[in-house]
Amino acid sequence: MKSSLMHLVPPMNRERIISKFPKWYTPEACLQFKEHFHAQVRTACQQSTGTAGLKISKVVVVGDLYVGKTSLINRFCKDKFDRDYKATIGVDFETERFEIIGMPYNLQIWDTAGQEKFKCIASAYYRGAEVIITVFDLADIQTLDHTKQWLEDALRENEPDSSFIFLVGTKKDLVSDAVCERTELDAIRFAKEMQAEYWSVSAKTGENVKEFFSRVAALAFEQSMIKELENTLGHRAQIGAGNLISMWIEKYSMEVPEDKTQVSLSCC
Ligand SMILES: Nc1nc2c(ncn2[C@@H]2O[C@H](COP(=O)(O)OP(=O)(O)OP(=O)(O)O)[C@@H](O)[C@H]2O)c(=O)[nH]1
Ligand SMILES: [Mg+2]
Repeated sequence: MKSSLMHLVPPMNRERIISKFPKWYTPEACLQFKEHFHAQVRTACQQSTGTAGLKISKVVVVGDLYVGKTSLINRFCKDKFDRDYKATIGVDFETERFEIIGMPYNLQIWDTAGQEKFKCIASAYYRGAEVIITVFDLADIQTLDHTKQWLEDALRENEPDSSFIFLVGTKKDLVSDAVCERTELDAIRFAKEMQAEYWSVSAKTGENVKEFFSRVAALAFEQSMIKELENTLGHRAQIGAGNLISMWIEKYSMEVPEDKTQVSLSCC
């Protein structure tokens, strides 16, 4: 039964297979500078028998109406772009499959309505977001000003420090390089204040769209693996720029010499 069901699962899109940690857009507003998955996460993935259950992270996309939230999601999930505007009513979601360092992983991407009259419906879905993507239109600077309010609303429904935050400028194809660079300076300042990672993209041309979602997936995947290790195991260790996680170092120090363990824990 199990093997016959396996045939019903479509093959993994090669573009969704991530083996190296995807890079940031700009070092000026970037959540993490790491270039590799954390050593313990890699080890845990190599040792996984595949019976641990499918991991899934919730991503919520917010921002003013017409900024291009739906178009961004559709470009990534369906590789489609529609020039006609069809307002999102309430919410919608897409599930996108990945394989990250050998582990199956899903992003559940929630598209919310920017129109004021649908805001109360959409905000009911903000809870439990591992990733919040705040979107503005590079060709309409006012929409950047509103991103802080959108983020505040989304954060209110979530535990403090429980979500990765991204600030995304869309419609890059509509602005000149000079305008884009100027707007990015403002956007990067906003991103720093919001503790967000910044990206400029175009749903029309597809520029940076795959790279952006790969980055989202890798960061969310690694975070969920770290949380899982923290829950199943017990010992405290420090990773990267001050993130405290719990891990059972004894388990790994059986396989890795002690000095190497120290190096791997501080390398990412
Ligand atoms: N040129 C260009 N147009 C875009 C791009 N992204 C979106 N658009 C257009 O902008 C309009 C609004 O896009 P949507 O994706 O529907 O906007 P939205 O943010 O989902 O709007 P709501 O659902 O009302 O919140 C549509 O006409 C799109 O075709 C882009 O990257 N480039
Ligand atoms: Mg929409």
